[in-house]
Amino acid sequence: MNQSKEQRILNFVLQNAVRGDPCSVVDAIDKYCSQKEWAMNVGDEKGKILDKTVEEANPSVALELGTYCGYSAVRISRLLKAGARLLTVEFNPEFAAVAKQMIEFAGVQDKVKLLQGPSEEIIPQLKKKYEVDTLDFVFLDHWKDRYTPDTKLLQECNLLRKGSILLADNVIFPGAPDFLNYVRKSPHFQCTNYPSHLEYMQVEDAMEKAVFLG
Ligand SMILES: CCCNc1ncnc2c1ncn2[C@@H]1O[C@H](/C=C/CNC(=O)c2cc(-c3ccc(F)cc3)cc(O)c2O)[C@H](C)[C@H]1O
Ligand SMILES: [Mg+2]
Repeated sequence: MNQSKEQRILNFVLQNAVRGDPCSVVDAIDKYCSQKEWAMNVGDEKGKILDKTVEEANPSVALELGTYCGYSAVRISRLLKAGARLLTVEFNPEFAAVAKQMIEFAGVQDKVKLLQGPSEEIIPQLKKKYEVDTLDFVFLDHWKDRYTPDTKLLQECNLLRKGSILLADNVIFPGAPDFLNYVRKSPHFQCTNYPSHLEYMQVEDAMEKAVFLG
C-alpha cells in the first residue's frame, strides 16, 4: 500500500532532522513542504506569529485543535516552560499516528498529550478527564467552520479565564468569516489581526488573536 503524503513528511523528518531537537524537526517539515509537497502546516512565517503569541501567553496549559502532522504541536511545545503542557486534539487516526511519531522524535512527548477524537467530544472532558482548570492558550487550526462552535463550547465549559489567549490560523485563506464575526462582535473578546501569507505560498492569509475578557 503506497505511503501517504503525511508519512512521506514524517520519513523526511526521521532521515533529515536531529532526534530530540524540535527546531530541526520544524525546519525539516518546512523544507520538505516548501520544496517537495505542499501541506497545511502553519509554516514558518505564521509560525513566528504563533511563537510570539505563545511567548506572550507563557501558558501552563495550552490546547491545540487540529494536530495534523504535529508541526505546530512541536513548534508550541518547544517554547513551554518546565511543567507546562500542551493538549492537542486530532480525530483522524492516520494523522494522529504520524503526529505521535513526530512529537516523540522531536523529544517533546513529556510536554505534549495527543488526544485522538473530535474536539466537540474532547472539550467537555477537559476538566474532569484531563484535569484542566482553565486554558491559558488555544490554537485553532482545524476545520475552519468549527472555530466558532468550538469557541462557544470552550466558553460554555468554563475553560477560558480573564486573559486566556485564542489564536486562529487561516482567517483569510481558506477563511473563517463566521469566527471573525463572532469574536470581533463579542464583548467578551479583544481581537487583533496579524496579516501574513499562506504557508509556503505568496497568497494573503492572516491570524486572529482573541483575548478573553471574562
Ligand atoms: C467536525 C470535527 C471537528 N473537530 C475536530 N476534532 C479534531 N480534529 C479535527 C477536527 N476537525 C478537523 N480536525 C483535524 O484537524 C486537521 C484539519 C485542518 C484543517 N485545516 C485546513 O483546512 C487548512 C487548509 C489550508 C489550505 C490552504 C490553501 C489551499 F488551497 C488548501 C488548503 C491551509 C491551512 O493552514 C489549513 O489549516 C486535520 C486534517 C483534521 O483531521
Ligand atoms: Mg492552518
